[in-house]
Amino acid sequence: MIGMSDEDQLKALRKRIDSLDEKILELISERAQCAQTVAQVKQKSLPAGIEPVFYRPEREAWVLKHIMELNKGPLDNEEMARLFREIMSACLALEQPLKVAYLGPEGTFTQAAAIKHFGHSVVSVPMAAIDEIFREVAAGAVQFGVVPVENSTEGAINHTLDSFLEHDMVICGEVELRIHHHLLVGENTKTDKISRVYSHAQSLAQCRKWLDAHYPNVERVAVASNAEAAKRVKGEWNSAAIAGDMACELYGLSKIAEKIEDRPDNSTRFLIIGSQMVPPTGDDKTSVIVSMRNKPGALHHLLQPFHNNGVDLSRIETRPSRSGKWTYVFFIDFFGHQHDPLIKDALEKINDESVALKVLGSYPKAVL
Ligand SMILES: C=C(O[C@@H]1C=C(C(=O)O)C=C[C@H]1O)C(=O)O
Repeated sequence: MIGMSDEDQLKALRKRIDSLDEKILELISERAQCAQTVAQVKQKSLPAGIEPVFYRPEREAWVLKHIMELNKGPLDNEEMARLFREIMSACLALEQPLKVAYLGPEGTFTQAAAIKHFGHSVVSVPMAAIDEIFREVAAGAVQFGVVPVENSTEGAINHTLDSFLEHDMVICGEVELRIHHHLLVGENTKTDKISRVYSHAQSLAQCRKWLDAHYPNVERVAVASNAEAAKRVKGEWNSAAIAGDMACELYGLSKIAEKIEDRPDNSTRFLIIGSQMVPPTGDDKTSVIVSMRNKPGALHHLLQPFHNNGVDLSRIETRPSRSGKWTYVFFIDFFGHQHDPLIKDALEKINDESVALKVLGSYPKAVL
């Protein structure tokens, strides 16, 4: 391109981009046709009236990982995987439009998690409470639900853990989301006149030190979600909301302070709940609930089989069981799939020792 004017160089490069786009278009269409044929094959082998399982989280995890392994740049792996996430989302929607319930209203981090996991081609349905998401999935009104389960700053989301005790639900995926909170106001609020700040209790807690330092005398009001907080301040005078980017955009608010979470690595883990068990991918996690008799050494007995079989635990959470005073249930997450022989063996031993053991599911470790 030596000797070419800038203008000519741009023209030539854009011509090349146009022709690459045409090829990409053709390839994406060919991929989509393949997915349509996959749908026919999935349907073919089943008796009439039985709905096939179109969504295959284990396959999607593999596709994303494969792309990240092959990627040579200049786009980084996550960026490339996000693009492929959307292509797969659109392909899957051709096979079957998925409906996913999340903790609403629109603009919550849970909605952001749903889109991060399934892509934009799913129909996402807001629910008012965590329990409603479980019920909606159990009733078959949606195929999947997305619920928050733990935050790196504030710990377990107890509503979610308790809902697992009440509903038979299979965990078929996890999503991790970096949580950035901003202080948001509507157009009627002057930044020096803020007398009240709304947010979800978890978000207020995640920004506690920042609020103490910058707005020590401002009233903190906990509401059902940070999207709800954003919605409220839109029409209110002299109040601010703590919420994320999606809620900020959705309600047309302005940011008066960005990334105000006390810990820069603040992140939340979400679970995908549904009714289908997921086959192994080689890089999986498993979640179980175990209830133990309250006798000395109970926890030690419970953990011993994991230790003996070299199973790597990633989380253990205790909740009071609802069925008897002073009995406890443990929520345990570990690496590996329930079909792995060593894990199967550990679970059998734990089953013998415990009052009850329930495997909530094995699922691919979050790829993105
Ligand atoms: C095409 C398939 O169906 C769905 C779409 C996928 C894709 O677009 O790559 C992957 C897994 C499934 O969720 C498949 O099962 O291979």
